[in-house]
Amino acid sequence: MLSLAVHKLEIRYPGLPAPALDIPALFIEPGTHIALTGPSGAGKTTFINIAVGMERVRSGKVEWDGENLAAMSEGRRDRWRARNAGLVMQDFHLFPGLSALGNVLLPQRLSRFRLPGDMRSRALDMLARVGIDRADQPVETMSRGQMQRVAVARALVGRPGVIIADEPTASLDAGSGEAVASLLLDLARETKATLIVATHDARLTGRLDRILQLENGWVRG
Ligand SMILES: Nc1ncnc2c1ncn2[C@@H]1O[C@H](COP(=O)(O)OP(=O)(O)OP(=O)(O)O)[C@@H](O)[C@H]1O
Repeated sequence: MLSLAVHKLEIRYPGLPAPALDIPALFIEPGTHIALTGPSGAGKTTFINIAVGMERVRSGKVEWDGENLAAMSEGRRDRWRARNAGLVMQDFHLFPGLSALGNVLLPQRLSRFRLPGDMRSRALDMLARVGIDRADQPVETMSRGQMQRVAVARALVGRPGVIIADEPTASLDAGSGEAVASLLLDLARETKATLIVATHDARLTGRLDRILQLENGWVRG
């Protein structure tokens, strides 16, 4: 579990008169479960991209347990992300042509010199945990709810210190959404990960510890 400290963060885009993000100070306690909410265009996706080092910060600090992503090169940020962050993105980012198991193992293969001996069995356990019993099924033949669960298994198999999910229940029916939300919360609690979830889903925000409300790049809560 990791803490996040943000100082004097300002993100501007060409053509946008006000900053897309303007956060003087923000601290997230390690192990907290955070909901990131706000209307369309408020800066949620920008915040997520910045928090996991996918976008460069030119002004301010973004420190996870004292490691400042803003001071790192792109390569170091990529390595930091591979070691520390589990991502569940809105459109899953799964690789067609690979099985569920292949998808769960792929980031582990890419980020390590050699796959730990128990990683395959951990991946199979994690897939069983999220309710995927055909680990060899090609992902492109799966339903959206199943794909979402594979994405959750992939994000969590490396036991990351922080889990970040962008609208993880959007595009799922109520039952599948509820199941994915419960899984994320249970697994984050078990692995003691810090969890940040961008969501409009009131059933999900109600189950998290703290709500960060974004409004025109400003954060409240
Ligand atoms: N690469 C970019 N270039 C220019 N403007 C951008 C860029 N990325 C984001 N923006 C702008 O920054 C603002 C914040 O966008 P962001 O995608 O973070 O909002 P959001 O809260 O995630 O919205 P949504 O809920 O609709 O996904 C918007 O006005 C958007 O148009």
